[in-house]
Amino acid sequence: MPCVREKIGGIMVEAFRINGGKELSGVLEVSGAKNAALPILIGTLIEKGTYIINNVPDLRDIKTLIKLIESLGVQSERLDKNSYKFVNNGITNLTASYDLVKKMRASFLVMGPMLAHEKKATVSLPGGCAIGARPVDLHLKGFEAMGVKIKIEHGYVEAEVEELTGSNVIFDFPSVGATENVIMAAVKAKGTTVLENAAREPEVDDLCKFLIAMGAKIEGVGTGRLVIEGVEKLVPCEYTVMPDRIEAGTYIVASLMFDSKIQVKGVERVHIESFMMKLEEMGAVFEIKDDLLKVTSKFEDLKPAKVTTMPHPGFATDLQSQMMTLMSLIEGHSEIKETIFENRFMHVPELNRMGANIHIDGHVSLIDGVDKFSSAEVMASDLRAGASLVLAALKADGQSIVNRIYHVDRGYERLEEKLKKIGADIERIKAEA
Ligand SMILES: CC(=O)N[C@H]1[C@@H](OP(=O)(O)OP(=O)(O)OC[C@H]2O[C@@H](n3ccc(=O)[nH]c3=O)[C@H](O)[C@@H]2O)O[C@H](CO)[C@@H](O)[C@@H]1O
Ligand SMILES: C=C(OP(=O)(O)O)C(=O)O
Repeated sequence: MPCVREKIGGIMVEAFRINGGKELSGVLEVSGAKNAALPILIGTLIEKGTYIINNVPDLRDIKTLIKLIESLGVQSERLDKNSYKFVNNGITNLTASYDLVKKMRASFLVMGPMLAHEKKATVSLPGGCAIGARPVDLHLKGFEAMGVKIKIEHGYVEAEVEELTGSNVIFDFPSVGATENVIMAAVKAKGTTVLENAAREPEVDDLCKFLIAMGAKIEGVGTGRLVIEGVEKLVPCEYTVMPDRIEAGTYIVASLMFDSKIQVKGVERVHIESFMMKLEEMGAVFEIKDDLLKVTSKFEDLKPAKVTTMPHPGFATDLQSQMMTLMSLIEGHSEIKETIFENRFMHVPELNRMGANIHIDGHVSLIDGVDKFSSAEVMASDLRAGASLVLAALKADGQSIVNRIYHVDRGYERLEEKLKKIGADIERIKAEA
């Protein structure tokens, strides 16, 4: 099932029609980070009061999430394109319904704040998606350690606690979502919670910074050991979401593919260090002034490489498919091993339909460079798969159609407008699903 599940068989959905092979040059600007904005918006459930959140990307996932928090009682007002006011006058509904949760897995993160605020929450199990089964066992183990009683019935997790109590949690795996969910419960628990083997992704840090701005006591931000001393009350605040490092990485790949004529604005190198180091190992040279990145090497300088996706600070799985598009055009043999999600190579057959030469061997993709992509009609199976196909289509000679771009709309703000500005011939059209 795709991450955003809807009835699509036989009906019209949107696609990108891309006439590739055009010269692209100019600046691509990075928006606010989807994966930071989602937990931060959910964080407005933790405490009554008024919040202002800036640099919220204008995305399908954000719209879905706002519907969800509104269904629980938070009121929202859009102040401008990327800023919102949220007013929490108390949670009025303790059930996050399947209808809303199924559209986006991050919805499950409402459980932590609802437990912190109301000591009770019923949240639909999100289910799997195209890239993997994605269970929530680590979230639930964390809550149970804090005294929460969990019951799973009819596809819903019913959670209740008399008093959230600080505890020691050692995650079996540094899950981003489980870390964020448990942090949001722990900030208002009685006593101290120690999270070991916590996720260190920059988006987890951004959530912590938002909570600290509200008065939460969190130590160890940016490390795998978070020490959270619960407080009785937090004070809602104004906060600006970090830039999207995955969008930045996607545009850096575009810049490399288009011989350095594209610059990328909004790059925080420290957020994507292992991605940048891998590109440098491959022969790329970058110049970054403030947050503007310029590639100073040529495409023909690039050599093949081996990449393994890992939890942060390792190579991000969310940049794996875009890296594969790039490697597909580099002479020689490259390899990508995916260790985070069991099924994140759905873009491989589609890239092959565009002329790439990629074979899958278990969790490893074996990539032999080809001279060029050939235009084709292809289908996005998830958000980043969609991005990798758009990159390939921009480079291919002739007209490509990338179908099911509702996946891309989940995580890239007005992608076609940004690409048109730098010279791309890209159009949003209706196509049969
Ligand atoms: C909205 C958001 O921030 N999404 C990101 C988040 O997803 P998400 O928070 O879902 O990713 P996790 O880090 O939790 O998942 C990583 C792996 O752990 C497994 N797992 C996770 C939780 C659990 O309870 N049990 C379990 O087995 C998952 O199935 C997966 O194989 O981090 C991923 C890994 O960097 C990114 O690809 C996603 O873009
Ligand atoms: C996998 C992703 O998102 P989600 O966890 O929301 O499915 C992603 O952003 O690449």
